[in-house]
Parts: sequence; structure tokens; C-alpha cells
Amino acid sequence: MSLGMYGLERTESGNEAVSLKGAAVRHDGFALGPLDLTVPAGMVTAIVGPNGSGKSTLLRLLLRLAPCEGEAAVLGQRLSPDSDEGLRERIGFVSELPHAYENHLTADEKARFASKWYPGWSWERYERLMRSFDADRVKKLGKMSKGMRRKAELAVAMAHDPELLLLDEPSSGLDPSAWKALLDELTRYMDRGDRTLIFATHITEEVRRLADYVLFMHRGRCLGLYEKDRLFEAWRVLAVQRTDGAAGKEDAARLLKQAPGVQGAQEAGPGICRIESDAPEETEAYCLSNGYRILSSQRMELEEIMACLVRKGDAGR
Ligand SMILES: Nc1ncnc2c1ncn2[C@@H]1O[C@H](COP(=O)(O)OP(=O)(O)OP(=O)(O)O)[C@@H](O)[C@H]1O
Repeated sequence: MSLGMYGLERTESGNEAVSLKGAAVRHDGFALGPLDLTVPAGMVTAIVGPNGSGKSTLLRLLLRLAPCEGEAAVLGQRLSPDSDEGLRERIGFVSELPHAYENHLTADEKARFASKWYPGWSWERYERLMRSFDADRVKKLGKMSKGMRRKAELAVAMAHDPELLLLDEPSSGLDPSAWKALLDELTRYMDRGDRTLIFATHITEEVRRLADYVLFMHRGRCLGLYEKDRLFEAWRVLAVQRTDGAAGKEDAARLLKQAPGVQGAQEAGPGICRIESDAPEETEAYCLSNGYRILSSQRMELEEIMACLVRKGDAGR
């Protein structure tokens, strides 16, 4: 298991927001899973991955909106096809795409429906959120711009202070001021300490600012769940060069792929290799004792780490 990776075996029972064992969803031409995964409670987990990797499908699985094989539990309740035992009331959700059947409602009308459905509903909280997002209360949802509608839907989804908040690309369409308000409100939501946020995103800055954990998805599979701070701290790209000037270029990258911590290695010039490592100290020690000098060592961005994991995932298929 990679450094900083959070696995099923490291979770204390009862401390997880989501637990999946062999959970799978099958569409025409797409399979999510089977996934074995636990997502910790009381934390923020960002789901990242290329378009079509299954982020929305995973959120839909957790909401029982997609029929699921295997075992899945949310907030300690096993998901079953026939009963949700009040689970929906404990969750807030904003989907990636709005529901057309709500187009004729204003935000306040949608809120009125939600207030009857959710025991934890607070009009005070709803109004504060609407003010904070500067959301429109009068316009029909169907006549709103994408960002306007998103702000209203976020306010409705958060007004019952759900134990678990599932957001699918929450900042899609938001202007910079609304985006900042959203980050502030999500931070405030988490401040209580017993709330869990899971969100899908393509925005690196959101991951940096909000997430405790990062879940990488690709082609319906989970490439790993990592503690964010350790992920950014640990992963590095190294440039190394053979000290003896030996050629054997292809061999160098191939051999270095076997070195400790190495997640990827490519030729980058005569006798020079570019190595991606999640245990750079061990990788460096190996390189130094095997005829290489270290030219540089740099932290990796989220996109670079994801590209490396995706390449590795594709190679292992
Ligand atoms: N209702 C559906 N019926 C059939 N296929 C679907 C359905 N919903 C999603 N898919 C397919 O499932 C795959 C995963 O889609 P999903 O929306 O989960 O990806 P995503 O990671 O959220 O993508 P994006 O970043 O573009 O939002 C895609 O190939 C998509 O075409």
C-alpha cells in the first residue's frame, strides 16, 4: 500500500462514512467497480478523475440512485434496494445536472418541499445560506443561469445540516465571489467536527483548500484514497543522471521502475531519467547507490500525480 493511502484495514469500525465491499454499478458500456473502499467520517474527501471516470456514478451509488451489486453502507447503514431507514434525511446532495422537473419552482418553493421532508430543516440556516451565496429567491429555477441555480440548490441541500453532504462539482458555474462564499460555508459546515463532505471536482484549488483525503478514480476504478497533506508532501518528481555516462537508455527507465517508491520513470535525455516517486528519500538513496546523481527534486501538482496514477492504472490493465 502506498504511503498515505487510506485502506479498509486501517479504518476503525464505526468511524467510516462510507464502506464498500465489492460494490459495482453496471451501465451499458461502463462498469463502476467492484470497489473496496472506506471513506472516513468527519472528514472532507475530494473525488477526482478524468471525465467519465465514474465520479458521479459513485455518488449516485451512495444515494441508491444507481442499482448496486456487492455491499455498500453509508453512515453505518447498509444500503438495501427496498428500504433506506431514514438515511436520505441524513444526507444532503447536489447533483451535477439540475432536475428538469423542478424548473417551474423558485428556490423558496423548492425549499418549502425540502422543509417538509427533512426534520433537521432550519429556515434561518436556509436564509443565511441564500444571503451568503447571494442567491435569487424569486426567479424560477428553470429561468436561472447555471451558476444562479447552483447557488440556490446548494442552499437547499445544506439547510437541514445533513450529517453527510454529497456534492457533484459544486462550484460548476459559480463566479469567484460565490465560489469563495461556498468554500467559507463548507468550512463552516465542517467546523462542527461531526459532519462529512464528499465532493467530486476538477478544480485543484478546491482540493487543496478543502480536502482531507483525495480519492482518485479512473475508468470506473479507484486508483487510491490518499491523505491529502501526505500526498502533496510525499510525491516528488526527480531528475537523475547516470554518473558513468553509460548509454543503455531504455534499460535505465525500465530498471529504475523497480526502485523503491517509484511510480513512473521515463527517459528525459541521454543518461537522464525523470522519476515520479511517492517515497523520494528511498528512491534517492537507491539511485545514489546505483550509479546515479540527483539533478533535481520537485513537489508534484495534483494533475501530475493523477496522470502518473492513470498511466500506472492503464499499464496494469
Ligand atoms: N444513466 C446512464 N446510463 C448509461 N451510461 C451512463 C449513465 N450515467 C453515466 N453513464 C456512463 O458512465 C460513465 C461514467 O460517468 P460519470 O458521469 O459517473 O463520470 P464522471 O467521472 O462523473 O464524469 P465527468 O467528470 O465528466 O462529470 C460514462 O461513460 C457515462 O457515459
